[in-house]
Amino acid sequence: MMMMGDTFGSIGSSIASLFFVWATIQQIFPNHLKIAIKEFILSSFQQLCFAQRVSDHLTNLFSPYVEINFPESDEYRYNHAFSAIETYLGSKATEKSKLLKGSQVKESKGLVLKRDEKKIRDEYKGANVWWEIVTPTEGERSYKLTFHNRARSLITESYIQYVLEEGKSIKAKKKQTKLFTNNPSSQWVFSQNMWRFIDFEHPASFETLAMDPEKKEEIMNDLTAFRNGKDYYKKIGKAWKRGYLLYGPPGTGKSTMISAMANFLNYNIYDLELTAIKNNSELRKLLTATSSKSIVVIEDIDCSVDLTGNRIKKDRNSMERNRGQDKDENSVTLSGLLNFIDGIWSACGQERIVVFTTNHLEKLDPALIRRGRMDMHIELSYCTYEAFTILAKNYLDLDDHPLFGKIKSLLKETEISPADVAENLMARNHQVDVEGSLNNLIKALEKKKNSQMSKDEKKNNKFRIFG
Ligand SMILES: Nc1ncnc2c1ncn2[C@@H]1O[C@H](COP(=O)(O)OP(=O)(O)OP(=O)(O)O)[C@@H](O)[C@H]1O
Ligand SMILES: [Mg+2]
Repeated sequence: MMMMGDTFGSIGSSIASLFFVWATIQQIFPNHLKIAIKEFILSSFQQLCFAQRVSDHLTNLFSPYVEINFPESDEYRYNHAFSAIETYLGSKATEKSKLLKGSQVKESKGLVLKRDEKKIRDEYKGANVWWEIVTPTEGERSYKLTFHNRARSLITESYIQYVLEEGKSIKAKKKQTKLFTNNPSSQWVFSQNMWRFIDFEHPASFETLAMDPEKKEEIMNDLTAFRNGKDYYKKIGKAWKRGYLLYGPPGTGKSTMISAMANFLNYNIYDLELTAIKNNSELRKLLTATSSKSIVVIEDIDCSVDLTGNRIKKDRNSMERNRGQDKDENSVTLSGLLNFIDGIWSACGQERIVVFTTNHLEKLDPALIRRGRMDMHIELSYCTYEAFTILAKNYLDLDDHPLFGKIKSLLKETEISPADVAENLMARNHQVDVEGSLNNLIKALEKKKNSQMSKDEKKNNKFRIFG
């Protein structure tokens, strides 16, 4: 490197001297001598350039350093290695760097600090490497990696792979998750415009989700195992997908759990509105257009036309025969959905989760929810005391209170959804009033208990009359 710098320096000073000599010659010598001298200078210059090329060649030949370039695009296609390197270098020790650049690309996001240096040194298993961003005035940018020849195999066989994987994983963590909703097919333009999306900014997390802590832990472990399961799924020869069925009464946290899942995994959500889909072929197109690392959600599947209920019971025999074939061309059918989960789904997508929610588990066709299709059935139940303590912590920042005992015994006898509990604990006009909120909850619980008791009494009387 030093050698190259010296050579360029000497060429610069040689050219300057040549110009000085030429100016002197112009003034002193007659024309024919000037021409002879000019030819002599030109031929010397050509020789010098040739010498320079030879010198460069020799420098490269004997330099102990190796260079690799990563251009921004390769034959008109974006080079993903470039962006992975950019992310990796951007994250490299911002705290150590003294030259930083601050930007806020979105008002809702914090200030982002990035290194603002052209050359960055990195170290890998004892070997030093230098990264440099090359930005020519014309043409594309590239990252230049320089390292000593003795570390050649370490860098080419392991370091570069490490940088690319790190870059991709940092990017995935920082990714802004999106919430997609399907457009009616009248708005589709060829294969475009099938989904519209907004940034997904729901604050739900497993931490704030009120449910049995052991169950919560089990779900989180299951999701983590799924996310890290690439090799496992490959080994067992199964598509990398997982199905969750969330069931329970209204207001028990099914939709909230989907948001918590998306935030936990950093996956996009595709909220599939089945009623806006005309037939199985549209369903197929929509699903093949979803990306990996995503959660496809069908809410209230029991209310989705043609999938459940009496019609299915009526048609079950013919359905058994026709499963796998899309007989009905004018509606979304159970067979279409099963095909998607088992067939097309497996072929077109990797790292995807499908979530169905329902208030009425008993209404669903067993074929839809059998294990293997819906791998985990999760019940979201009425509020238990454990769930209440999580809500009390979320809403009132409270770990314990003398009124907790009374609430505990009322919760044992009353069916109340976490949504109703949360409503009572919510601060009025942003003023937290612990006693007031807990008393409101007690009143609501007592009211519910009484109405449930009178309902039970009415039922018993009916049985007595008809019994
Ligand atoms: N388990 C829970 N933990 C924390 N908050 C909850 C829980 N369940 C309900 N909530 C609160 O109640 C609101 C409604 O809950 P959510 O929409 O998740 O219920 P759901 O089970 O999807 O109901 P539905 O069956 O009507 O769709 C949420 O915005 C949340 O604030
Ligand atoms: Mg819901």
